[in-house]
Amino acid sequence: MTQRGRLITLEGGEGVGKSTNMAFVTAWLEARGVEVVRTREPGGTPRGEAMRELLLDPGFDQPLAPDAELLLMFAARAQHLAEKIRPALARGAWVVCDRFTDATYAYQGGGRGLDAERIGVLERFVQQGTAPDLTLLLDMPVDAASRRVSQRAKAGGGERDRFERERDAFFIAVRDAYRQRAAAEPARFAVIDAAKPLATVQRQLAAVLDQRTAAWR
Ligand SMILES: Nc1ncnc2c1ncn2[C@@H]1O[C@H](COP(=O)(O)OP(=O)(O)O)[C@@H](O)[C@H]1O
Ligand SMILES: Cc1cn([C@H]2C[C@H](O)[C@@H](COP(=O)(O)OP(=O)(O)O)O2)c(=O)[nH]c1=O
Repeated sequence: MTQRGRLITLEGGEGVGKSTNMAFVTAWLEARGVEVVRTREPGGTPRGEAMRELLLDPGFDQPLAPDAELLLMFAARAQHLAEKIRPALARGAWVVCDRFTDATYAYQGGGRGLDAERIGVLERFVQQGTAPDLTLLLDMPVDAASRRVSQRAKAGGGERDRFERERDAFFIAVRDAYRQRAAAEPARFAVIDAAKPLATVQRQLAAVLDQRTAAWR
């Protein structure tokens, strides 16, 4: 299937502002006449959302085996690509996705310690060349991001999911893995300083979108 649209992904640890800035990114693109499909991972389709519940549910006695976690992430992604992402790209829409495979390298690779080579095997198998054109990495120190998550929970964000229950060392490893990926692929990644006030973060996002997407519009 020929790809005509663009795939833009939003990445970063917990509480860095991905959900908050999703609306800003999609509105910015729509204001420039682009058809936008907004979605997220794990999830994005009814079956993928069911897999997401299984992945985030903290209510089992036994831990989820890291390989099972990895395979479920890619199972949800395979459904997402088939049902939603590839059809949208084929008709020329731009897909903006809250997390994608960089999250797998960061969480299952950096956080859980799984070998990046094995993740790469699944990435090639599932994606068959479909990959983000631009990745916006919202980056900030883990302690400040955790404070935001705590405040969100107090404001009614519900109980902590299976990932949000991890310790700081896990999230520091996640952040390091994200930053290493961004450094290795500077043409695809844009690193945004997410610790700044929201208006400043959105100024950075607008500048990056303007610069990186001009040739595609
Ligand atoms: N730049 C910012 N400055 C201060 N608080 C922010 C900022 N961006 C987001 N927040 C707040 O931090 C919390 C986490 O943001 P959220 O968008 O839910 O993060 P994520 O989706 O990355 O986990 C929310 O309560 C949100 O209102
Ligand atoms: C897409 C993806 C997400 N995840 C994790 C990261 C998040 O903790 C969780 C759900 O994502 P999400 O709801 O986007 O997290 P947030 O709390 O920041 O809004 O799934 C992985 O571990 N691997 C992956 O490949």
